[in-house]
Amino acid sequence: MAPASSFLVLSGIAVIAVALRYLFPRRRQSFLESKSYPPGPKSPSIPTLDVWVQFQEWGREYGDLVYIHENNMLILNTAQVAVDLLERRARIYSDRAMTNMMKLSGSESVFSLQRYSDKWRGNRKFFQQHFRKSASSHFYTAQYRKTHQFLHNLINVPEEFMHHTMSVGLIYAVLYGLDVGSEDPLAQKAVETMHLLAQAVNQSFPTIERFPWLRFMPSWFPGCGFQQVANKCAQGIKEVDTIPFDIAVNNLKTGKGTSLIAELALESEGDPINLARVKAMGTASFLGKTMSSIASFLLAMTQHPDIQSKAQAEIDHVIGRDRLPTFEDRQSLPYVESIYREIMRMHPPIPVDTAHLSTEDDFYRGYHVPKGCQVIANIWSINRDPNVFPDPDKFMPERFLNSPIGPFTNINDIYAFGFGRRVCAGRHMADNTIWLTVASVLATLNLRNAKDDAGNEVDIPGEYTRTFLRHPLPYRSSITPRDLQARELIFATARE
Ligand code: HEM
Repeated sequence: MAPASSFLVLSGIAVIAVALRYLFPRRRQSFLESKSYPPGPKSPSIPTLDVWVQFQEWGREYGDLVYIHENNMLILNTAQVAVDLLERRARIYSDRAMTNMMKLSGSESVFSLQRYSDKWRGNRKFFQQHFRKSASSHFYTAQYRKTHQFLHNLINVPEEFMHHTMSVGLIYAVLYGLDVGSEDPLAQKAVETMHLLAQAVNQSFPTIERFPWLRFMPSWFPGCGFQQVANKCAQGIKEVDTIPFDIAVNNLKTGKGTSLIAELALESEGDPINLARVKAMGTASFLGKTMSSIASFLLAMTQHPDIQSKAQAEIDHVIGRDRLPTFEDRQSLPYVESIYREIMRMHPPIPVDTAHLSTEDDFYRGYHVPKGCQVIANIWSINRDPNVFPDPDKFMPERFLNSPIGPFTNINDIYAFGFGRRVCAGRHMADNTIWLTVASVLATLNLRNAKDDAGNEVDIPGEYTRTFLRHPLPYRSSITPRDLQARELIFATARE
């Protein structure tokens, strides 16, 4: 072919290609991209124990994004992809899945599990008004009181340190003005309901998903085993919502004491929507996440007495020995802050974030993310990304201390609190509670390995529970006041 005619033919092809692309851009794009889901294992079995470790391994094999076709599930293994999707594209990644089992178990009234809807928006806005950063100081009195009580419990009955469920008590003190100990039926009901709810959300009950009419059958009917869990859970949620609420309102009306919930309930009298929002605050946080972080801190300090001593030296230098730390001291204690940050990094209470459901088809990094996909940030591997945290399995507070920007970065950098519009709504309160406990324990107590009868140090396996809420397994530790002065300080502040 002559050069001129071949030029004409090539130009013609180019023009047609451009025209086709111009005329059918969407069809062409979706045709190509719908074919390319992110990579992932084929028909894998998803483990119920340490699922975050399996997700991390898949991340090493397949990359930042791991898609499981059978479950329409996308696992996010680095902060970059979690921020890109859950924060930058929050408009389409903020819904939650609501299965038949969850509905039967009463999940629709649990704010953190609600669909991305006007009801959720109303609850979130209402909750934020009272739990945003600038409102944090409202909780200081309760936080000091509960933290000081916690120190007292630790030296009074040190062998029961695992049971000093301070934060369950704290949330009841903050919200309802109630003093609830770990043996209190209210606290036990909250913990029991939390486990039932976790089963309803995380375990699969395929019969009720496939045959919704089974909910009308008696519980002995084949395939109706789900009913027992669902009924107990729904009843538990109702009780957790209403019993402390009623006591708090009654206390206010009879002049026995006031509380945040009681005051809000009184303001909302005659307004059933607001009243429901007030009640929903109760179940918002009844997962013992704060407690898990505090338990991880106690364990880490027992394992690392050198780090403990270094933090104690900082506290002694900045605060001295004749008072306990206060929130005003926080910015002056960078090493204590680094310990707190390292605990939240290495031991996120929920290593796998609550799934965000996508509400539209999306394309990201050349891959198709289908509508209705459960998008799960694997907080565990995000916090162990060696490119961000070198030597990630080592407990090393210095990584924050020596970072060019130092340890006092934005709370958004604590990935344990989740991402985007569904990020933990109680994080400022949780952050303050954990920090105050960390600083107060370090200021007054020594945590060491326990010794056996022969005087040998008892080994600490450092093991954790392996289901959705990660918590250290029981171990033996020696907890003693640093000296007589610290002991007196603990007794004096616990009496206040
Ligand atoms: C160490 C303590 C805590 C941790 C690690 C934690 C972590 C989380 C995480 C990972 C989520 C899901 C975020 C997402 O979907 O991306 C969440 C949601 C939530 N958390 Fe926390 N949380 C803690 C303490 C608390 C406390 C003390 C409260 C209440 C005072 C609270 C209230 C909530 C609420 C209301 C939601 C649901 C937010 C929504 O769906 O809009 N959390 N939390």
